[in-house]
Amino acid sequence: MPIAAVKPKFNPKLKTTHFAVLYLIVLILAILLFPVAFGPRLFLSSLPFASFITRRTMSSSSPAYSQELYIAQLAVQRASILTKRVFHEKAKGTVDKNDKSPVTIGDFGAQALIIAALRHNFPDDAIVAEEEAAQLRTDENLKNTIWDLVRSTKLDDAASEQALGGAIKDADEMLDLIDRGNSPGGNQGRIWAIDPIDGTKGFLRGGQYAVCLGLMVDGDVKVGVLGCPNLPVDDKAPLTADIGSNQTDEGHGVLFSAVLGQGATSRPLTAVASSEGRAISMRSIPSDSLADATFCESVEAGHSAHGDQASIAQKLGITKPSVRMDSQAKYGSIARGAGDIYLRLPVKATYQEKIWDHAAGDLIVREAGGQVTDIHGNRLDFGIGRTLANNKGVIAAPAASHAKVLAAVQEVLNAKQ
Ligand SMILES: Nc1ncnc2c1ncn2[C@@H]1O[C@H](COP(=O)(O)OS(=O)(=O)O)[C@@H](OP(=O)(O)O)[C@H]1O
Ligand SMILES: [Mg+2]
Ligand SMILES: [Mg+2]
Ligand SMILES: [Mg+2]
Repeated sequence: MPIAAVKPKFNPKLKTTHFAVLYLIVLILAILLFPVAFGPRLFLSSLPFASFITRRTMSSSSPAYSQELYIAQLAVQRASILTKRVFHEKAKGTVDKNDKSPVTIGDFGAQALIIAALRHNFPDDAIVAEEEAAQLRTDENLKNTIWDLVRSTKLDDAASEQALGGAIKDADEMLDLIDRGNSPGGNQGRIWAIDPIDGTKGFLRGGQYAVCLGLMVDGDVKVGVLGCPNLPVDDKAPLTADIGSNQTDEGHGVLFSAVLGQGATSRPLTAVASSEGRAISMRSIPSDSLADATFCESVEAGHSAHGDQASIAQKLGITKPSVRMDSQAKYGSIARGAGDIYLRLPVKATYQEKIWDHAAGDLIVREAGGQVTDIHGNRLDFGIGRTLANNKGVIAAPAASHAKVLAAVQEVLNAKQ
């Protein structure tokens, strides 16, 4: 039979085309079904700029307040860079406030950068911040010095800088941002509390200071972040009084964070955004063996009653001298077990503690296994305005020994009356 007369059973060219079409269909189906099968996070993580996209878009499946924590950590990191630049590069530009306490170009600049980041990410949130721009509006030189710092301070990582909203437009916008921290506070809705430099006197001395940011929702602190540029990175480093050192930056700079119900962490202040923090916890010291405890207090005798605090320590059988350090670095230090107790007994009956001096530290200590109350044993009430008007003094201690510390505080104070 002639070959041409045989009818081929199939056309090989046609078969190749069929396979190609089938292959394409399977490929398209696989791409479409991949996110369903393996979860949207895994799918997005395969794309460029993955970490940025997942953080921005997947908050519904993330732990509560993960986006707020992420932005707060970046904002504190960026503001801390500014404060370090002020310390190393600039005259501090100290001005006296009405209450005679100092404020520097670092305080104003750090506040502007943090508020810019919050306004970009959470435009509807209220903000209570320590500083205001009034003095800068009448002092062109001061304003321009701060603007120069603010516009040139950025995070190294471009995606993180982008997440904070990038640059502020001009010096006038910077002033307006600083004044956005004028909320009266209260117990309704979302309110951020900012202390751009806590322990300004410590900062000026080259000692401890902290960049502090907390988020309150209906008066309850949900997120707390503390940047402590002069504390050792090492959580195990012994607690030493650091009231004006000539230390190098090497091995220093720590970022403490906490979210209500999710524990507390620390990580190097220079760590990249995606790095996980190390879980921290207070030392557990049984209440009957406080002799070995370390207690810390303010450097400034005008901020807490050193004499009363010494009597309390003596009553508790504490043998070591107190460690004096400025700022909320005290809260961070006891939260990671470097110290044990923080006493802040009032010097003047009329002084009202400010919410920005305590919001982040209060949460970080409680999430690390501590308890924080005033001298009457009441929890700090962040929901009544810009001050802790319902409280007097602060006592922070491991939960198991707080009652014993509180009893000693009350004995000493009652004996004075
Ligand atoms: N009279 C009085 N009593 C209690 N607290 C006061 C008082 N005056 C000021 N302040 C606030 O103290 C903040 C400084 O924190 P510390 O006291 O922990 O640091 S220090 O060691 O005393 O420098 C300090 O915070 P910054 O102004 O941010 O440094 C003040 O808000
Ligand atoms: Mg101040
Ligand atoms: Mg302060
Ligand atoms: Mg301050």
